[in-house]
Amino acid sequence: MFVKHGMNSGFSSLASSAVLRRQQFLIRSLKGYSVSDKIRMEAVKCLSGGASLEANAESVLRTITPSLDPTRHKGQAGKIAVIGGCREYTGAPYFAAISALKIGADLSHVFCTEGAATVIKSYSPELIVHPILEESYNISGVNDEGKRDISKKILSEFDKWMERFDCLVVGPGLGRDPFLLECVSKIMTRARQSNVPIVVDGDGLFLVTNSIELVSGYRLAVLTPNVNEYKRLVQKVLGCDVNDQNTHGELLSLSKQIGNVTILRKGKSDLISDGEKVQSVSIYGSPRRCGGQGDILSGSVAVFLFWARQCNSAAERESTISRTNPTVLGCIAGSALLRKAAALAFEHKKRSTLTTDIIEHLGQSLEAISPAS
Ligand SMILES: NC(=O)C1=CN([C@@H]2O[C@H](COP(=O)(O)OP(=O)(O)OC[C@H]3O[C@@H](n4cnc5c(N)ncnc54)[C@H](OP(=O)(O)O)[C@@H]3O)[C@@H](O)[C@H]2O)[C@@H](O)CC1
Ligand SMILES: Nc1ncnc2c1ncn2[C@@H]1O[C@H](COP(=O)(O)OP(=O)(O)OP(=O)(O)O)[C@@H](O)[C@H]1O
Ligand SMILES: [Mg+2]
Repeated sequence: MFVKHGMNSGFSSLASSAVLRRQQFLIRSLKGYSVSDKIRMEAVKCLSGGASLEANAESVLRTITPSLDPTRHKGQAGKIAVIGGCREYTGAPYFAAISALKIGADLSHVFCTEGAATVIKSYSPELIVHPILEESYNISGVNDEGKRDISKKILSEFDKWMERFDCLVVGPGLGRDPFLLECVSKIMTRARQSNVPIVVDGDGLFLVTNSIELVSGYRLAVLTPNVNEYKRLVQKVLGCDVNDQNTHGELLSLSKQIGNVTILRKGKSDLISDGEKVQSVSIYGSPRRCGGQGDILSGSVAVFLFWARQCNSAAERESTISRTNPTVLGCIAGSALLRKAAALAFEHKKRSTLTTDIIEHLGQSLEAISPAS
């Protein structure tokens, strides 16, 4: 379907259900017409069924990924902290934390319960694991005053580290224990006071959906809901069921309703919005839907978000990218790299592709786009 020059008024009637991924093709096809840039983008916007645009993910990855500069010291490439890991889950926090390192962060910490800490430490010596969180079953005999003291102690333990982190990832394998979640909500409030970016995933979304004030209006917050988590978020915040006939309008409203936090709605295409516009990443990854891929994503977004913020101070940002919110850039980069690594892993492992296989392909996938040397 081609758009003829000057058919401004016709664009809206053309707003068909063109698949997002054809946007790049449409932009190229418009090159044959003397259509101004602005009109061209309007055409693409209308033709793609809404105000969204397939992100130029490779360009974003190339722009925000720092070179391995020999003058930099340990820590400058990023210090990430994952808050998650409990009696039920130890894989998720590991996946998020190790993915951050594999992409290029220098240090990756995990704050979890004591039981989970022993297990996660056994997975990898690369991670710095802090056994500071507590679950109700472990302090059932303690009275309210004692619980308040424990909560204070957890907070002061975390406070010692807070300022050093470039981004937190709250939620992978966090579980839903009320006492633990109450402590984590206090940690999130502290992080917000210190202007530390927060990627909220997994059970962190369970917490935030029930206490939306924890992130509302915090522009350095990123929510990464899967299908279930997104459904719960829309029901709670917008008071309605998910409407797949208006995916972009709904995402824009949801972000605005939560004070323009950035939301990465995971799915066949990942949709990303900070309430200004919707961008999508539709790069084909793999048909495997094994558990843990969302954890890779949350750890990756944390690193890329930090790198995108660093880019602000560097002249190398391309003009189109410099106008984009670093939290949005972090989501585009994280989503694209995960998909590329998943495609590479699937090439080798097919039906038996696991999250650990995808993690092993993160470095190679980033190297192909932004060579280290
Ligand atoms: N290897 C690992 O360690 C991995 C660990 N993972 C970690 O698992 C956590 C949950 O993540 P997930 O993706 O299963 O959450 P999701 O799609 O909302 O739920 C699916 C269904 O299950 C149910 N449900 C979930 N938790 C429940 C609970 N505590 N108690 C009761 N019901 C619960 C849920 O019920 P509902 O919320 O609808 O009431 C929904 O119907 C999260 O922290 C994630 O990081 C994953 O990342 C994968 C790899
Ligand atoms: N239907 C799909 N087709 C292609 N890719 C998908 C599809 N659904 C999700 N993805 C990709 O997989 C990634 C993880 O999405 P998923 O919905 O599995 O997250 P999750 O449930 O939070 O994962 P986890 O098991 O780690 O909690 C997404 O970022 C997206 O890139
Ligand atoms: Mg998840």
